[in-house]
Formats: sequence, C-alpha cells, structure tokens
Amino acid sequence: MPGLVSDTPVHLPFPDDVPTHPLLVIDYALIEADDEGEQDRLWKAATELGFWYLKNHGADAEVDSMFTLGKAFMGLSLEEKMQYEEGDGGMQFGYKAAGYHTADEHGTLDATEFLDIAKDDVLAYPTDVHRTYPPLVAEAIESTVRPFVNRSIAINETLLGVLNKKLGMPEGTLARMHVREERSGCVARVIRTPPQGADIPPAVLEEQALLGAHTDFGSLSFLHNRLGGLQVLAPGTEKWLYVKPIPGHAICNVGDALNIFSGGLIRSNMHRVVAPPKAQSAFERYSLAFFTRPHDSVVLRPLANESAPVAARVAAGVPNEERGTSGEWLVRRLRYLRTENYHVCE
Ligand SMILES: O=C(O)CCC(=O)C(=O)O
Ligand SMILES: [Fe+2]
Repeated sequence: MPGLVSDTPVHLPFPDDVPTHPLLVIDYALIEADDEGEQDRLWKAATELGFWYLKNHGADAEVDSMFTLGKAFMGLSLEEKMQYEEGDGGMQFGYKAAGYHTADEHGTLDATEFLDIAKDDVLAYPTDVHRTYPPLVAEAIESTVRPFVNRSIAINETLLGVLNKKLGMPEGTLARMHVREERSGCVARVIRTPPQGADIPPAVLEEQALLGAHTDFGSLSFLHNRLGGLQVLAPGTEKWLYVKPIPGHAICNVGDALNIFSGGLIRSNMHRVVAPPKAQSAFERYSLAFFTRPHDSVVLRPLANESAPVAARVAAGVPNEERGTSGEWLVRRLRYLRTENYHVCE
C-alpha cells in the first residue's frame, strides 16, 4: 500500500477465565471441496446460532492490509474525517463518528468509529458510484481494498451457494439476489473503539455497549476480530457472552435478509460490542468486516416458491409478506440508528 508501513498487530491473548460462547469451526477448504459433512456443519451453524468461525479462508494478507489502512485512516484528524461523515439520510458509506449512532433504547451514544467503503465504489474505482473517500483511502483502493472486497465476496458467494443447496432451491437462486455488478449496500468496514482503561471491573466493562445490540441487515458478514469485545446473546439464554477471537479464523454471521429469505430457518442472531475483557480493555480495538447484502432492487420476502422448507415454514404461519426492497430496508434501519433521528423512534 503506498506510503503506509505494514503494521503487525500485537495479539494480547484473550483471558482464559472469561466465559465465551463456543462457535462451530467451519473449514473453508472443505467447503470449497464440496465436502458434504462440512456443508452439513455450516447448515447447523447457520440455523442454530447464525455465527461460526471460518478457517482456511485464505484472506489473511488482505485482512492485514485492511487493518493497516483502517488504522492510518482513524489516525487522521477528526476534522478531516468529518468531511466524509455519512449523514442522517440513510447513507452508510464514508465515516461514522463516535456518538452518531445510539447504543441502546435510552439513546446512549455509541463509542464506535466506522470507515465504510462501498463495494460499488471499490469495484468501479476511479469512478465514484456513491461518494469519494479521503486520499489516503482512495489511493489504497486498488492495492488494498479491492483485493479484500473481491476475496470477501467470493467467500460469501461460496457460503451462499451451500445455503442455497441446503434450502433445496434451484442452483443460483441466492446468487441472482447478490449480483456484484448491481448497486448494493455491500460494504467493507473498519471499526475502532477507544481504550477503556485497565482497572475497570469486568461487570462495569460489560455494562455499556460500545456498539449497541443489533442483528446485521444483510445476508452474510465476514468479520475479523483481534481483541475480544464482540458478544452474542445465544437463543434461549439471557447472558451476553464474548466470542473469543482466534488468529486466522474469521467470524461469520447471518443477517436479516437471509433470515427473511429462509422464512426464519437461517438465524440472524443478536450481537453487540463491549469493551475487550480484562487487560485487553486498555487497548484501542479494531475490527474489520465485509457485509454482503442483496442488491438494492431485491424484494425481501420468504422464498416459498423456490424452497420447499421455506414453503413449509410459511404454511406453518411464518409471515409471508414482502418487506420492501433491500435498498429501502437498509435506509430505514440506518436512519433509526442515527442519534440525530433518535426522537423518531422514541
Ligand atoms: O466489531 C465487531 O466485532 C462487530 C461489529 C458489528 O457487529 C457490526 O459492525 O455490525
Ligand atoms: Fe453486526
């Protein structure tokens, strides 16, 4: 990447006396080799918790470069970053400053900064589809962001192919709803939360969400964590539990669109970000995600006509109505998150 020194992140180990939620480990090499047992395990993970680790995904180099770029961007002055702020109109590309989303139902401000780079801008660069980015980011699009985006898209397309098969749908049904050349909300995101201090008791650290409880909006999220902080609320439980980052393992999760398409069979699970546990809390936390979303014109509805298991869910009473298009859904969900619009949903 031009002008940026590669930065090897320090892995301060996740403490071994903090409770965590186990995730199934899916081997991407086996998924690519059409291994039926691994496809079954992916289906189990996607339907039971909606989260899994993915190993052997082959994206480590692209991920490292994105972390380096994200840290360089976050180091720009607030004034410079604010020139790219996403605004309150439902746009989700550019910079989201800390405090510009609410973190809970009381309107508490979040503590998280995002750099959001649109897949459409990355693939079309140097043509702008949605917006421009700071020079430091723009100059790294071809060398750093595009390889990460292409790799993430390919991985999520492969995973979607397995879920398509498990839903008993004609081949390519989900692929036709995630066409990479179509305008969409697919986005690469770097997330930063500030250090929280080393001596804060765990109960206090976990009390305040730095990124509020939510489900993801799209279809599949490909997430990379180095420090802890991500927590899931597993179905049938009332206790938030950390997901332990494992080097070289991505964390994948399902979003609302896939939940809707599948009539609820595939799970879009609640999660949030709190301070990293124990000694890790003294450090700023970076994470990186690629969100695959249906392209903007796709209507969100259960795919009962395409899938017998989904048809059975609808016959059993799962709501079958259309929820509008993917583009509309995203704008609506994003507007509600913005602090400026908080009164709208009180
Ligand atoms: O930073 C993380 O680990 C999770 C971020 C997240 O859930 C999101 O951006 O949707
Ligand atoms: Fe999320």
